Amino acid sequence: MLNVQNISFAYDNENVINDISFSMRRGECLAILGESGCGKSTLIKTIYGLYNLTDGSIFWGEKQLLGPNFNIVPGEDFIKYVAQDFDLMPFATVEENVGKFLSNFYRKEKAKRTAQLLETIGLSAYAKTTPKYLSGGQQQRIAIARALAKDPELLLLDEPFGQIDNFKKNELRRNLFSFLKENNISCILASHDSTDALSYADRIIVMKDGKIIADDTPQHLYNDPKTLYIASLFGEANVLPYLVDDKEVLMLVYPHEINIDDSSKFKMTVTKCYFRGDHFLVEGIMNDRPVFIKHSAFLEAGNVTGFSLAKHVGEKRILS
Ligand SMILES: Nc1ncnc2c1ncn2[C@@H]1O[C@H](COP(=O)(O)OP(=O)(O)OP(=O)(O)O)[C@@H](O)[C@H]1O
Repeated sequence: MLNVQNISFAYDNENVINDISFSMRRGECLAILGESGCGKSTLIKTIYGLYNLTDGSIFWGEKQLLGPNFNIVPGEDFIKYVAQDFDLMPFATVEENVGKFLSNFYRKEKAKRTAQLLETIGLSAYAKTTPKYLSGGQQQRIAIARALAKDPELLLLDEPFGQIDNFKKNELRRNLFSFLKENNISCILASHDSTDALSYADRIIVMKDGKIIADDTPQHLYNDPKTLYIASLFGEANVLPYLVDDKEVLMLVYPHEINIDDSSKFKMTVTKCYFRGDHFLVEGIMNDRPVFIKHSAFLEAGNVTGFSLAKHVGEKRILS
């Protein structure tokens, strides 16, 4: 139903979307995963028609979806777009936004506090930038309900659950995605949260630097991630040496696929141990290489322990 054909887009000179193609069926739910700044929001906005493509074309069935050069009001009636919504002052800088509620009476304290807050959120380098040039991060439940009111054929969601607490988020996700399936509404969801993608998407597209680097079902992508970048979208992942036919190779493994095993010749020094409710995540180091292991018991930092890979980790996890 949706056909995205070799599209590219640049805000300035450099392509943020770089020759992307994919298609999706009516009623399908597609998740877009990738690190911050890889172009997820921009891709969603180009599909909605907010930008003019520098190359390529987008079709919904027979209908071509066009940018603002062709539509005075961007978007189509049958597509709804729920954007990241910040409620920031668009023409003030990031630091002015952050400092808005701090008193001007204590200027030094205000500057120090603002700098500290920017540091905490990792935006010190953007202190003098205005928010309209930064990527987004907030969604509202009301906006989702409003978008669904007129039964769209395609729903575009950009980080829809970012601001919603866990209890509400789980319930909202279950309700929303069953509503979409029941009503045969196609959905493209840009998300940082791999739970959204693994649990609710029919397919996952992985983006990096404006390109699609993987397009597969959640199960395939999780079980056969190909690169550390892809595996890391699902949590901590390890690249570890392993012996295959007496030859040392590098394997890509998840923390639950490694066992503490003192008889193993592979040893690591424990550096930290995090309580994760039903397990501990043990962090260690082996020849400057970080190792993460899911384990049932707490291990003291400084301990040297052996580990081995679970038997089911197959050769397809060997990195070339
Ligand atoms: N309006 C804009 N003008 C100029 N550059 C922009 C604009 N919006 C985004 N960018 C840049 O384009 C790139 C892709 O941004 P985009 O928001 O699409 O990423 P994202 O993957 O959705 O990020 P996040 O996950 O943090 O929301 C980033 O380098 C960003 O700084």
